[in-house]
Amino acid sequence: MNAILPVAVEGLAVHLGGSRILDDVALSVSSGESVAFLGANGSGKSTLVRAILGIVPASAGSVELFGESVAARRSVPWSRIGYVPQRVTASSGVPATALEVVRSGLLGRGRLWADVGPRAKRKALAALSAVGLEDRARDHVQVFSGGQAQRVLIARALVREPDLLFLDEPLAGIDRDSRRALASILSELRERGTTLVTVLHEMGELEPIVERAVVLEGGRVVHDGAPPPPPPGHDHPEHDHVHPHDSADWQAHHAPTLRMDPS
Ligand SMILES: Nc1ncnc2c1ncn2[C@@H]1O[C@H](COP(=O)(O)OP(=O)(O)OP(=O)(O)O)[C@@H](O)[C@H]1O
Repeated sequence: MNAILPVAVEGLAVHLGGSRILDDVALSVSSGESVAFLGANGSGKSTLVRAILGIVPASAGSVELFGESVAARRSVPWSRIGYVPQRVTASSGVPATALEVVRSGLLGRGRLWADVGPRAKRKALAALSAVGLEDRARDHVQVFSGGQAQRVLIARALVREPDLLFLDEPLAGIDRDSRRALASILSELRERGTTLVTVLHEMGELEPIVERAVVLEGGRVVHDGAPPPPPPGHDHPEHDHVHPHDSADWQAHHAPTLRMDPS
């Protein structure tokens, strides 16, 4: 019997603004895999993630998430899926605390069991703790640094306890400690069996957790397999010697359990 794949894409084409952005993309992601989408600027990585999630329409081909067609949105088990979009501000000018932003991750269409009240708050605080921001829960995200805002968005995805997590350029514009902290979080998620799909320019600090690379060029898949070696003279000495769990200070006292269910 075939196991249900978290992601199955066949013959996918996407046209936007009159241009062909993706062409004949086929790939699948198995349960527990950690896959990176790599490629130059404009090669179509973000569009691929957005098409997989049904945010942009396919002009040909099919996408299934956990065996359900994304075109039939209601059948997809969205509660099992988390998405951290390419860096955006955590709110759009509306004052919101970190706790509120993370709690918003528990809302959603079709979540009849949507968490409300103290239980939701406990879960949101646990997710903030997992990204090292529990003590900033009541601060407005507008005052957060780029790296901290990024962590809030990651907490908003984690609070759903996703089985499948998409992250678009999570390393962009954040400092080395935050990058290492993120590597630690993702490494722990991997150990728990979460399926990870990460859009990256280069693997950097996430190299240890990427087991497979899908490389895009001009909207087509040109490689799907072992991650390419780092470019010459770019041997990332800092993570040759530092295990992600040993890095950033806040990890030491937050070394958190990523279990969000307080019960
Ligand atoms: N809504 C849109 N309308 C028209 N063209 C678009 C749209 N969205 C993306 N594109 C184009 O599609 C191409 C691929 O964009 P995409 O953001 O997927 O690339 P990417 O590989 O993620 O790039 P980057 O690494 O710079 O984020 C680009 O040429 C972009 O300009």
